[in-house]
Formats: sequence, C-alpha cells, structure tokens
Amino acid sequence: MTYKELSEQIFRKKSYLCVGLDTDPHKIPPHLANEKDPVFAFNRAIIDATADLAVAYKPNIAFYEAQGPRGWESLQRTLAYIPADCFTIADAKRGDIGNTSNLYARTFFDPEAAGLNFDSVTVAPYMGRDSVTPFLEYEGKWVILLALTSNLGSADFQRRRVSSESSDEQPLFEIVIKTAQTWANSEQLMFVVGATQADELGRIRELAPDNFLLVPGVGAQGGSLADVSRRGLTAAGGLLVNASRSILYASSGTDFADRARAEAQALQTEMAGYLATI
Ligand SMILES: O=c1ccn([C@@H]2O[C@H](COP(=O)(O)O)[C@@H](O)[C@H]2O)c(=O)[nH]1
Repeated sequence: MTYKELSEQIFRKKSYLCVGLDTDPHKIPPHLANEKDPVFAFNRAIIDATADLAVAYKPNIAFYEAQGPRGWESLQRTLAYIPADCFTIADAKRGDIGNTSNLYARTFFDPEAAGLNFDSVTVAPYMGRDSVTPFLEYEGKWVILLALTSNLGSADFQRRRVSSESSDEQPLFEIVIKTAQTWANSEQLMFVVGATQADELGRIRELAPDNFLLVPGVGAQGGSLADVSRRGLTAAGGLLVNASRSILYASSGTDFADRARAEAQALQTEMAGYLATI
C-alpha cells in the first residue's frame, strides 16, 4: 500500500486505528478450542468485527513463532484474511548484518519464501544502515524503524543524550530519525514512537513532518490518544495508533468479538473527531 493510499484510507474510514493481533492461545475464549486453528478462528472473528473501523492490522510475530510451525500457519491464514484495504505490519523488530537482513526481508515481503506478503516490517536501527537497507530494496514495502519505544527501558539508550561529530548533544532517538531519513524517503519509512512518550511527540513531528508514525501504547499501556493525536496528526493523517490487548481481550467470553468491536469503535469515534479538526 502506498503513502497516498494509506492516507486516503485514513480519511475514508475516519480512522487511524491499527488493531494489534497479539494473539495468545492461552487467552482465546474456551468455546474456540475445538476449532482446527483456534488462533486463526479468533483472529478471523476480531478482523470481521473491526475491519470497517481499522486501517491497519499488526500481528506481533512473537505470538506466532512461539507456537512453532502451527503458529506460522495461523499467521499465514491471518495475513491472507486481512482485507486488501488495510495496511499490514509484521511486528518482528528485525535487523542484522546485511546478508542476514536480506533473509529477514525475504521472509516478510516475498510470498514465495515463507508464504507472507506484508506491507511493512518493524526493524531495530542499532546495527545501522546496512542492516536496514535490505528491507528498503522491496519496492512498495515499508520499514518501520524503532525510534522511541513505549517501554520504560527506552530511557536506557534511546533517550540518552549523546554528541555526534556534527552536532551538540541530542537524544539518541533524534540521531536515529535524522540518520534514517538519509536512507529512505517518507514514502517508505515510518518510525515507532510510543504513546507513553507523548512529551517528545511534538519534537519528533518537527523532525519528521512527513513520515508516518506507528504509535503503540494506548489502551493497556495507558497512553493518551488525545495527546498523541494533538501532536502527531498531519494533513496526510500521518499516524497509525495501535491497540492490542485492550481490543483483543475486552472479554474472555462468547461475546469477545462484540466487545472488541465496542473498544475499537470507541477509539475510532475519538479519532474521527480529531481528524475533523485538521
Ligand atoms: O514501542 C513499542 C513497540 C512495539 N510495541 C508493540 O505494540 C503492541 C502493544 O500492545 P498493547 O497490548 O496494546 O499494549 C505489542 O505488540 C508490543 O510488542 C509496543 O508496545 N511498544
């Protein structure tokens, strides 16, 4: 999906909601246990309940890999089921020496390789340019680079102030953003910024006025959709705000899909209000 198409979907659906498919087999409602593929049955119900409210889906790959070959099949079925008008994110947080990154990129972008054809993959930036560029070689695919993550540990490195040859001290995440912008344009490069980091969102938006930001951390992690939207929305939309557990596990009973829809609907209604102001 191109930048323009993603932006159009946001204004068509009046939503920048990304539903995170962090599907934990232990949290699937018991009545799905007899399905041939309970993880897929759960995801299918969540997708059916939210597809008109969401512009993106983000399976977190850890939840599928932890299931072995069965999990990979659930992931393939889930990806194939996501409607074509939704942007897809492999939240895999990959990145290695170029030779190895080539294979990670092939895994998520080449359907002939591992049966997956995601629009984008999350990548850790700390091994530098040659660890990221293999993902950028796939035309029409996106890299979503970790910039300032939502967890407390982001203070350990990402927020640490460092000096570089060309400038005074600045937080490491700023160097990540500025440097990565020399590798790819905003049509192919997004940044992850946690909703719990709203204090820095204005500054990040200044540095990256045209890049989409993937913002996890509303819902279970307590980030504020209002703060994120006020600081992060652009004329193109420019945001994908992810919620996983607060939607998936709104209920553990037979009404789980209805309750998931209600949670997604509440976020989408709020988003429609913010979009109306830009
Ligand atoms: O900084 C980051 C980067 C990624 N994530 C991922 O997003 C979801 C959040 O799930 P919730 O249940 O809505 O908290 C999950 O897959 C994380 O691995 C993040 O939270 N923060």
